[in-house]
Amino acid sequence: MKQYDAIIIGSGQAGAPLAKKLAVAGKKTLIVEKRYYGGTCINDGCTPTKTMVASARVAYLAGKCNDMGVTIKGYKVDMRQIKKHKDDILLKSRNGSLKAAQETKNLDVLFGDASFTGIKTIAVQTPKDGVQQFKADLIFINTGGKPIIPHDIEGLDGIDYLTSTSVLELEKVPEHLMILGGNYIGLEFGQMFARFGSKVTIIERSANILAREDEDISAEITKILQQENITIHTNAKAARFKQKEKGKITATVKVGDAEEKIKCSHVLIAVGRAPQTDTLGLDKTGVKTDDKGFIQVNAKLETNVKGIYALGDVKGGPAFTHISYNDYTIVYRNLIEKQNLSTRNRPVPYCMFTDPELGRVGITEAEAKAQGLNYKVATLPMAHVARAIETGDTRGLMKAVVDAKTKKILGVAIVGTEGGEIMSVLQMAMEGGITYNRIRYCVFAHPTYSESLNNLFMTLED
Ligand SMILES: Cc1cc2nc3c(=O)[nH]c(=O)nc-3n(C[C@H](O)[C@H](O)[C@H](O)COP(=O)(O)OP(=O)(O)OC[C@H]3O[C@@H](n4cnc5c(N)ncnc54)[C@H](O)[C@@H]3O)c2cc1C
Ligand SMILES: NC(=O)c1ccc[n+]([C@@H]2O[C@H](COP(=O)([O-])OP(=O)(O)OC[C@H]3O[C@@H](n4cnc5c(N)ncnc54)[C@H](O)[C@@H]3O)[C@@H](O)[C@H]2O)c1
Repeated sequence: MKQYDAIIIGSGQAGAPLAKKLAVAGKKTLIVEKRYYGGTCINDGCTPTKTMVASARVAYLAGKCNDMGVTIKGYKVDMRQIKKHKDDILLKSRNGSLKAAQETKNLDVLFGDASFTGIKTIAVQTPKDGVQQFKADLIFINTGGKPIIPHDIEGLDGIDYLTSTSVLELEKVPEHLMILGGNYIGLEFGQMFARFGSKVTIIERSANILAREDEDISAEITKILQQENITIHTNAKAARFKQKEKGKITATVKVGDAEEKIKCSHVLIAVGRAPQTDTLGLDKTGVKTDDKGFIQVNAKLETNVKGIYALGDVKGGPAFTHISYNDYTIVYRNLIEKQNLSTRNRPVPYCMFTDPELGRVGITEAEAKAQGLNYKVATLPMAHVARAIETGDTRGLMKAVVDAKTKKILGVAIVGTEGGEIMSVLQMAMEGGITYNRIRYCVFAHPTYSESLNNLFMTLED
């Protein structure tokens, strides 16, 4: 059995950079990956989806450009070219990070499926060389998540449903795409395919899409998606599926008390993600999980077994690339630089890449209310933002929740073009303790979106 100083299982957004840094710091390191180097973000998540969202925006703008005084004779969506463009970009990323890892001294990259055989020992089932055994005092689990499939829906297993991974391989635009789930994945793909030319129906079981956001934010995104002819059913449940032949699916959907039959060509399942822990053999090492299989960790990301850490989506909580990456920096700096960092109180910004985007950080108005805080809310429609008017897209709104007494910003939601960037400006203010009454009179360049933060906070009375 070969011994390493550190073993990393999974080459996600924490595992891949951690492996390199540990090796450079002099630790003999092994990283094991069962599929593609770089994990979900590069291969099935952020990179491919944001590349395709960009193609969809070009189609949207092509359809609208006459209003702006530019006439084009007509345009066509070429799904094969969109897929190729996306594949070229993700392959560059995947191959680049793999090459960098393979060229790192002290770091071995092994492709295969890893599972525990004892407390600090693993077996890797490799495609060519059978099973190999390894041990290390330090083990880092970064195995990420996979789409949840609700097998309890009658007939679902009998149809050719799509997941967020397989939908990326389509070479033809679906005629009618039904999507189960109205959160980030469902909404980003829903708008994307509507812009490529699909009829899109979204089925969300909660009372609103984006159920964790304030109702006015959810309502704004609903309005924007409906303007693009997307049908949204909330309080809705798919009860049954039947497929006559490929591309001819009938869904029976319960909307409130009524039952409706909807014919569609494709079904995308976007109802959440489950941790990849079921085949890890965690019982052999004693690492504890919660009832959904997420690995339990402390604020330093260590499991109940000393020396075994879990990073990224597999530990539950906010599932974003930047959180997984931040997990790596915490673990690395604690172990190698002997710092005392934790995940406690770190900000969790995020951005949903519909167009316009939703940029979010901090608490919502509903959370401020539930916590009994003394708060005020500032809102500004994008229709009052000079930059938005000039660029011809006034969809959305800016919203900030502030502490009435300290004047600190508690939370932000920006629905608008560059919503993620505007949110990041306010995130920096939150991190630096800059109060809203200062931002109200800050000099920002004209005409930027951020300039309108003056007006956003002018709406508050002191
Ligand atoms: C469609 C989609 C779009 C997204 N868009 C965004 C976005 O815009 N912004 C954002 O911040 N986040 C986005 N996310 C979420 C983001 O991709 C994840 O939060 C991020 O990739 C973090 O993943 P991770 O580091 O936990 O592990 P992952 O990146 O999931 O990597 C885990 C790796 O472990 C490997 N593995 C698993 N089990 C084993 C095993 N037993 N042996 C060996 N290897 C194993 C897997 O093959 C995988 O490569 C998106 C996700 C999806 C699905
Ligand atoms: N821009 C981004 O940062 C981005 C983009 C895509 C994905 N992600 C990450 O990927 C993860 C998964 O995203 P997701 O949207 O699949 O999951 P999610 O858990 O965020 O949302 C799932 C949605 O499906 C609904 N739902 C559950 N069961 C249902 C059913 N049977 N029928 C209809 N609706 C049902 C839920 O109410 C919820 O609204 C998220 O945690 C997110 O962090 C992030």
